[in-house]
Amino acid sequence: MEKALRLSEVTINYHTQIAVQNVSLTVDQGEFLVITGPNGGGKSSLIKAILSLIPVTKGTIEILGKQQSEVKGKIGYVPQQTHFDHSFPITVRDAILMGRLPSKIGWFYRYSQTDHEVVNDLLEQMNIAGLAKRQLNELSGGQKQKVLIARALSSKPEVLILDEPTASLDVKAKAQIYDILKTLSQSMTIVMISHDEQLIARYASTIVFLNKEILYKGTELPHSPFNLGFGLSSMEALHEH
Ligand SMILES: Nc1ncnc2c1ncn2[C@@H]1O[C@H](COP(=O)(O)OP(=O)(O)OP(=O)(O)O)[C@@H](O)[C@H]1O
Repeated sequence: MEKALRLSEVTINYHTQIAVQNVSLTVDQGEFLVITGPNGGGKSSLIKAILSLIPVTKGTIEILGKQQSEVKGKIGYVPQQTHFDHSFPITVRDAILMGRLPSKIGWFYRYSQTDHEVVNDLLEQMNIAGLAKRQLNELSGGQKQKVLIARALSSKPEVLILDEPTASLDVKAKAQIYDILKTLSQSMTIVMISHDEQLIARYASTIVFLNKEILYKGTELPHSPFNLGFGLSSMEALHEH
């Protein structure tokens, strides 16, 4: 089976600033990979490069055994909520429908019956059918996150990439997002940036600590020999339980 992702010796620079250095990483299909690490460690840069939003300075990225340009639509992306324009007036249904838009469209695009059916299914699946006509900017953080996940799923991707999906959510909303991620992980590859130790401990099949380079890759939260300089004492406390 093709790897979901294959990163070979990827380096990402912003002018003279090195954000990611010589990262090689493969992700199997069906894996639930969490990338964690200190602020400024290059996590967002790495996923932006996977999504072709920024170029790599060196190295290559393959998705499902193909070049990135050949797999548009096979990758869904849930951005950090803070990067989302909350003032933009749009209903929940339209926000999800927009995820169905092909990458190249003319001036007029008419959504098909299938587009509407896919959106209806996702509204049900995320348990937000009752919110379909509401404005996105009126919703709670947890509700908004469900809409962003539905939107990312609307192109029927095989790989879902999420940037801190539980950051700044309350306990109840976090639990709902955990459940959604657990269900999704049974049918797709998930790559997620997160500092949420509970989420990492419960669901990650592989954990990568990134600080420009990969400092750790494994299936368990690491113990102290790794000088990761990031939340280690709380990680250890969690690990002992
Ligand atoms: N557009 C940019 N221009 C210049 N430098 C950038 C740009 N984006 C990120 N950087 C730098 O690249 C490095 C890695 O940043 P990046 O946002 O990828 O880290 P991160 O691990 O996602 O951080 P955080 O956890 O704080 O979101 C940092 O030193 C950052 O200042």
